[in-house]
Amino acid sequence: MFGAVRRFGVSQALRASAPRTLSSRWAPQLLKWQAPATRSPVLIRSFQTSYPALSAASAEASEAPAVDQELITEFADLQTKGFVDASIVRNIISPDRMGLKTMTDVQSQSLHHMLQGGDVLAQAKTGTGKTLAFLLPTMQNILSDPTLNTKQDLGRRGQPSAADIRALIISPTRELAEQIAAEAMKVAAGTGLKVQTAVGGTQKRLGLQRIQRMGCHLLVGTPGRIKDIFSDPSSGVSAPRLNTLILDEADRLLDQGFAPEVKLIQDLLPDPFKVSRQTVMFSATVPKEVMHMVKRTMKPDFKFVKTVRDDEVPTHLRVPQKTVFLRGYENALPSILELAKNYQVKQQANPDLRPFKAIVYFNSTAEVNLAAEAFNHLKVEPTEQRSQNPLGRMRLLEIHARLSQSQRTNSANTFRKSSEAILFSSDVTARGMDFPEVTHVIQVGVPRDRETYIHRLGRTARANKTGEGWMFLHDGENDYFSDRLRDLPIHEDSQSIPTAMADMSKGLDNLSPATALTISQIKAAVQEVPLMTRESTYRSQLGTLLQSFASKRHAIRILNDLALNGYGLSEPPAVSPNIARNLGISKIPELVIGHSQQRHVGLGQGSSSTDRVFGGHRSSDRSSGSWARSFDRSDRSDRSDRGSSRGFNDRGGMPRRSFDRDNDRGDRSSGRGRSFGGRERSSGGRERSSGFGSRSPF
Ligand SMILES: Nc1ncnc2c1ncn2[C@@H]1O[C@H](COP(=O)(O)OP(=O)(O)OP(=O)(O)O)[C@@H](O)[C@H]1O
Repeated sequence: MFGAVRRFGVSQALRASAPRTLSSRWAPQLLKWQAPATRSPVLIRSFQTSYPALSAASAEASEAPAVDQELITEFADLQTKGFVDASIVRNIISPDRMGLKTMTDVQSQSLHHMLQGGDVLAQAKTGTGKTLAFLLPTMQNILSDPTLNTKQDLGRRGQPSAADIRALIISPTRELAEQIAAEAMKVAAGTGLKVQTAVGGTQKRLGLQRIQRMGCHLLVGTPGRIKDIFSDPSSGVSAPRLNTLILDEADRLLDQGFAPEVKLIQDLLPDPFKVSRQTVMFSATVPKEVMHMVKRTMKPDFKFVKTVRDDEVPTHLRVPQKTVFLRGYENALPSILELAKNYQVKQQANPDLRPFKAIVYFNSTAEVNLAAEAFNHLKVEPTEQRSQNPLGRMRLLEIHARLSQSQRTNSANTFRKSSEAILFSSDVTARGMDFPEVTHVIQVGVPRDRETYIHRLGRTARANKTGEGWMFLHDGENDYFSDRLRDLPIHEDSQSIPTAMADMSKGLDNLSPATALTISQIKAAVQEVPLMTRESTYRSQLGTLLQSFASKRHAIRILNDLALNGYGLSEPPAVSPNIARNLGISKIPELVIGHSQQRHVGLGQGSSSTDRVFGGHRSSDRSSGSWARSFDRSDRSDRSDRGSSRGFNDRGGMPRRSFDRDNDRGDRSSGRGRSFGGRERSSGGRERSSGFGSRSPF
């Protein structure tokens, strides 16, 4: 039977005969696929002209009665029934290759329609195999294209060319694009299909040469680089016969950051009325931007596949999640270290526990960099020059936009392969990245929105594994945070991490030996981080923290505490007058305002500022260049994370996202005594105002 499918190619035959109306042209083999439902709780619906039923503002699909259909759910059956090439199936099921047996819901539900060349919008929870769901039918469809030079034809027709691109996958991050391409190569092994990547941060010229030399059937890339390639007539790469366009993480791709580039790419592709095109979007949510794109680009008979079952608990409700309140942000790194050490002790006592493998998310690349550098300088005995890291042989890695693409790829691959590791990360890995066996996702600071929190958390407990979510927040971020994550099963943990509440401004004498050791290890390690890095991290956190606290003055006090007690600086770093003005913080007395080699104390202390040349500590700076340059650099990097952080822009402009937290409402308390919903308490107290019971979920 397979021969027949190969000869006539199901999707190809469908495309050739009815490029815009596919449903009536199903191949006989596929008609046999209809039959009794075995997975009825899954909602699947084909919207004819009824897609407005998908509320534009809603991420939920309309409830629809389950359609009775027999779905092929075993990968092996795809070959025996002749739907998919034997090599592809072998690559998927062989124990020494991908080793998969049964399809996930999103795979079985979308495969059917995609193999016919139909448009699909699929919504499924994280970690459910969406990548293979679109790769498998896409690879099969390309392979079925009789005009292509694949394995079977190579001898006869020669190499594929750069103009042979039949499918394009756009992904929001470079790491995800590379991960998708790596999986595509596994699926395509031995078929002759050529998979290529086009991601930013790599040498464009070399990438183009590779595509020209080896040819390309499936191109996976990030919006900017793909736009560059297709808009440049001299690139030598084109897709005049492109049949499939896939937007992975469509909700992210179509948000403000990428939407213009994605639209431009679509305009650069062949006219879908001349060259039949299948449009596919996979998305965790269906916001209005995705619906606009659906309406603009998909055929009326597109299929909406939603594989969130009524009886299924989504990852973010299933994974145990804890939040630990910090006395100050200076307590974050010691708390992470304590968490890792505690787990190592537990794991040594219980070999059934998986080794500690954590991703630690921060809101700016500067913090990621500082944390990774500090952890790599940890010593068992803080006073020793050279010593073993207290975490033993745990791999300590970082990934963010300030690294070169090869460093990012290297970090991702090393982390993927490591059994015991910490990956300090910006949001470049928050979506879609599939790292096996991640035991902990740790988030430091308030994530920029609820979706970010959920996507980050989705890096653990994947493929039916267990995992834990931890969040380290400043004591004062409760109100802001609890508003957004109220319904999630996040429990406050005030017991496990005593270091979180230690007063880092004081000596270690009153602390338990374990806490004192952890803090002294971190303090010593942070001192090894170049001074300029610590100072620029302070500046990059300014934009973030101003949005997390109701009071700007309060945010600056917290940041100053971090500078002195966490970063080991003798005084808070100066911020340029321009930036201070744009952020509306010029008058805050605690802010140090200055120009490169000069600074003055905030205008709130009198406009006749005292200009002072930076003290001797600057001469110990191991990096060169002025702080102003360092600020600009780190901020640009943050921007290239495409919204992964909330730093302010490179002209010292306002933060990219404004949370309207401009007044000093929360400034009723000073020092460590704060007001929470009208209740005054000290930092040591655990009393919570309504909306946040001390032991109850948010
Ligand atoms: N049918 C299957 N059976 C078992 N494991 C699978 C199956 N399909 C995919 N996987 C594995 O599940 C993991 C998650 O897959 P994938 O990364 O595609 O998920 P995802 O839905 O794209 O997640 P995210 O929403 O985070 O992007 C991968 O390790 C993948 O190899």
